[in-house]
Amino acid sequence: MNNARNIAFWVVLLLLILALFNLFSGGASSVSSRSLSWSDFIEQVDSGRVASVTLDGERVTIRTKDGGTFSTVKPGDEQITEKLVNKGVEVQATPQQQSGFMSLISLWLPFIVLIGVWFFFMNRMQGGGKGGAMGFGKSRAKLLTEKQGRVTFDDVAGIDEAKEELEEIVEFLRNPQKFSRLGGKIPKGALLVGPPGTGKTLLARAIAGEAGVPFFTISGSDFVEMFVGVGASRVRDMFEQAKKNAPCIVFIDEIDAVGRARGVGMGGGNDEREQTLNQLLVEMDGFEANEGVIIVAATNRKDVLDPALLRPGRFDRQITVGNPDIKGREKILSVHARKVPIGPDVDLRTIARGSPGFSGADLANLVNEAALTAARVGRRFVTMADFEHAKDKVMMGAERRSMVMSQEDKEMTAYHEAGHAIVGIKLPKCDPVYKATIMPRGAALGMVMSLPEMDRHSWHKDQMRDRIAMGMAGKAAEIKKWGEDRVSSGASGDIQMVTSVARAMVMRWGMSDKIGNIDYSEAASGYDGNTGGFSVSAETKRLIEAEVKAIVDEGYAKAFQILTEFEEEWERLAQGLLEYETLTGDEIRKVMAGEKPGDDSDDAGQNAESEISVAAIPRTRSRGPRAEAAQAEDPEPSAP
Ligand SMILES: Nc1ncnc2c1ncn2[C@@H]1O[C@H](COP(=O)(O)OP(=O)(O)OP(=O)(O)O)[C@@H](O)[C@H]1O
Ligand SMILES: [Zn+2]
Repeated sequence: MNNARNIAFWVVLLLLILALFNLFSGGASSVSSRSLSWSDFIEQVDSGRVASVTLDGERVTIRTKDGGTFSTVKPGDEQITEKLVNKGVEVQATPQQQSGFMSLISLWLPFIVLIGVWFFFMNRMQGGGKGGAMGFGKSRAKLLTEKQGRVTFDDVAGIDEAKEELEEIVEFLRNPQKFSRLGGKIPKGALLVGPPGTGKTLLARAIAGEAGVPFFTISGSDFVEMFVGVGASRVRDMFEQAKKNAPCIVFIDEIDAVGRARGVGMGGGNDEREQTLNQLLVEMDGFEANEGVIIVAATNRKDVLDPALLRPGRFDRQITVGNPDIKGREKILSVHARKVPIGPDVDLRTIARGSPGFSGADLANLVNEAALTAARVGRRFVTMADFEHAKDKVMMGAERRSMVMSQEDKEMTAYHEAGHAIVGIKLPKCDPVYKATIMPRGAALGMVMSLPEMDRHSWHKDQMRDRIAMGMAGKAAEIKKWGEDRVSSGASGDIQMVTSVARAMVMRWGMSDKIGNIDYSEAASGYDGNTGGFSVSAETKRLIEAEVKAIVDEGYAKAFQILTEFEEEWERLAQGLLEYETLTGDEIRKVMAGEKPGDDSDDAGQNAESEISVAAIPRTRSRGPRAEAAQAEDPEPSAP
């Protein structure tokens, strides 16, 4: 289609040029004429046989009385015109010109450019040549058919919670009538949130595969076009197409490309993108949930999305797809290992253990690399050594990501987190520990530990003290195990939390005898609107600081003491974390007692903190993986 158009364009252009070239450079010379020497020409003139002469610069065209046409070139003879006139020859002259071709160009260039531009835009508007002559705003949604390979939930491993949540949508697509008859409300849209390569696209395809419905895929960036209005009409078209094929799944990858919050763009916003987004919102409101079209969108930046997209009736179902834990990794490996011949010595569990922080895509890549390595040396199946080799390769590629931890980091995190857990368990006033993990995550829970939350819970002094001790346990553990010099920045989140609790105790809640029941928090923050100019003396400030520090120091000392007293259990727990990465409360107790944890730790709380964790991304990113891992664990014991 496109090609035919292009060829037609060039043919037309070529013909045009040829025609015009002929017209201009043509004239006299195009009439077949014999050439004549100048002296012969003069002789002809003298003998009176010449009827007319046309002068075109140096070219002279002669028409004789008997109808012949000749041409010659004029030497610098200036008197010739006079002579011809005297002889009664009709003399014509054409204006002096550059060569025919040059004149053609200078005359016709603007038109040619115009025509070219017109053709160019016609082509662009075609939208990749899909559908129809004037396919201006045709959506670019691609229909993936069974031929491209049916994907089912069996192909997606290690993200069971996400699968479970999507099960309902599959049910609905299989039998829409059943649901609408019961008046059940089915979400119109589901938003898959998670880091790259965690299988979001795969999951969306699996929904369609499981339900046996068509699957349309489009990328958010396909909507963003240079012409205002094109994106919006593409959205309209996409929904039309989807409705015709209902029940079906429409998958919008990278929805953040269109779905960014409106009015925050540079230079006063982006009209085209906003129009497109508005159209998307309108369309999502416009169709009924029971029409059988489910929009699944994916993003790894939920924080930049326009809040309007997340309102009920649009993408009201949000599913976090995280990086897999050790068991998830083993399952993903086995899914991909099905496709290659695996040698008898390969232990997928060991590989899974050695690849912390790998995403599903990394693991798929790992299996592929291993197979390539084996093929390169001419083996007929893939051995453990091939996997080891491939792992290094993939890891080196993946190292830039904050997700992948070195063995050293992993160990330090294990002892750090085990420290928190032990102290949390041993201190009577701490809430029960229900999970510990050293799984690095793109997002962390740490930010839940804010003061307002504590206010609401109405904590008591002894609880606070124990909480601070538990908070300091991570750093105490690092120091106890590796000494002062090796302590990492991973405790920064803990320190932040501990400081704000201790401050509040002293400055707001009257929990320090030396400071008493005076609220210094507003004065200290420089705000005196309500205290009527009340300010804190330098002496009181010093006192407050000393008190805050004393409370934190006391907590640290308590943590250190508990770690010393229960060193063996702490050690066992740290080793257990290194092996299993994620342990539930019961498992923690088992591991501390030296038993093996049961095998039901499956996916412990993998997606439990979806909401909070996303909100916390911006503040934890800069601290690196260690901090994130530490953070992820911290607040849970206090937030049942
Ligand atoms: N949970 C998983 N189970 C099995 N394979 C997986 C899983 N996650 C990822 N993969 C593999 O990684 C490939 C890439 O995953 P996919 O494109 O679905 O990730 P994504 O989350 O959509 O990534 P992106 O955000 O970069 O688009 C898949 O085709 C699959 O081979
Ligand atoms: Zn910590």
